[in-house]
Amino acid sequence: MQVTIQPSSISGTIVAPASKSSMQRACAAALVRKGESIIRNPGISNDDRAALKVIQALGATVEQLEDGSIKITSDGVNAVTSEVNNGESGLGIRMFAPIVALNAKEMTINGEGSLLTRPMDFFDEIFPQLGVQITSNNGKLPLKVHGPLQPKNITIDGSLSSQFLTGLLLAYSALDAKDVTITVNNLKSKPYVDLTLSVMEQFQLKVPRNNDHKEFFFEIEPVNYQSTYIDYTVESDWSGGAFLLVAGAIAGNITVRGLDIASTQADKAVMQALMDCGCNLSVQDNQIEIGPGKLKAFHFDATDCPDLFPPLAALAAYCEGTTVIEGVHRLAHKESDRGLTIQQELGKMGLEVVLQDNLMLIKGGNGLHGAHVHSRHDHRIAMMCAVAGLKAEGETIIEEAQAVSKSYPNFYEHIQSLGGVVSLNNKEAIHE
Ligand SMILES: O=C(O)C1=C[C@@H](OP(=O)(O)O)[C@@H](O)[C@H](O)C1
Ligand SMILES: C=C(OP(=O)(O)O)C(=O)O
Repeated sequence: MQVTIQPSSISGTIVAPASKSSMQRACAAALVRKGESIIRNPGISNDDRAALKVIQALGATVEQLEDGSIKITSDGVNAVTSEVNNGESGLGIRMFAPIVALNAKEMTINGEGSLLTRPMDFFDEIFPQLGVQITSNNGKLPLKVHGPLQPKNITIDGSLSSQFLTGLLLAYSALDAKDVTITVNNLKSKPYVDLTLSVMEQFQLKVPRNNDHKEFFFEIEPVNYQSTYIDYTVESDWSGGAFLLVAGAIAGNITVRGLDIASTQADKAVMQALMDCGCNLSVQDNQIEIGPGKLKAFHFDATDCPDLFPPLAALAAYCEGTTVIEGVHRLAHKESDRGLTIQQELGKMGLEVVLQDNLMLIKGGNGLHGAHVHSRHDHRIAMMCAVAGLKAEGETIIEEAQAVSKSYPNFYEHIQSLGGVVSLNNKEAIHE
């Protein structure tokens, strides 16, 4: 699918989409917890849809309610198939693999697209220590696992991704682990673990004591379920919202609704960069008004919020001077090798991006020109190019633009509703 973006001024109000990080965690929590859960504001992205399929394969029932919410009923993990497919979701596979391994039978865990090339060797090392037999495809998918997983004191490496820890925390909690510690070295993306703990708490699961993101201790006391019924509202998404905010900062005056400033989501840190770059910003209860100002380069550490690189690179392109973003090493194993794909795709639009070890230097303020770019099958690269194209000279054509469906299927419609001149040559490809 091809999308064409014309330079446009945007205005109006938009509600940020549902967070796939919040939605997928809610699905996992509703599965491991026995009883009924109502999920309000459910996400509709491909990653969210994959999570709903996984929990059904693991024994939960999912019912669409008339008011748009979803009811999940679960009796705990009890697989009804021998294979689960996580689509393209990195969080999905890494969070659900330990939950799949709670089953006492052999299960195949698979995925699609870019997920097939992302590293999963963590499980080769960790699962045998927890009593789970595993065969992987040289550290990649598919995985064959044979549980049941037994919670034990364990030390893991958190430097590649926080997602493995998220999965272990949920699996230990499902087993009501007692007097057991998960020790983590060098944890990155820490706020994502805070989000996991926050969702676990809201689902009244057993929540471990967090000792400075280094040790997660499950107490000896058994979990005390207070109710059999959970009512959870999926948070609005700071990661997708960051693209809307950047669009406002460079191409218009808009209001973004729904983003919770008190959220534990990592990507609310975008607010710091927006404050530093000099755009017009006003934060009120549940809504952010944003518009261009005299934009200047900024310095930002994205080590713990790596998904902000693409929107911040688009922002930095229009900021006078050299912006420095730290944390490039975190980008190598996302849907694309994102440091490189940011450099290459924005390079086609005339931007100089230098990768210097762990730093990204963006030489902004000279204007961009429209170009023929490619999503590289990475949703955040597609959204980055679209937002950058709103202020470029001439039109920007994005190939394989349907990649946005992974996290934000309505992205182009939302930009259109703000007055962005966007044409889609095959709209159906997005909602397939
Ligand atoms: O837990 C999550 O919801 C996520 C964690 C982050 O991954 P890493 O922990 O691998 O950095 C982030 O990049 C990803 O988009 C979503
Ligand atoms: C890397 C991402 O997601 P995941 O790791 O869950 O596939 C992302 O959404 O940018």
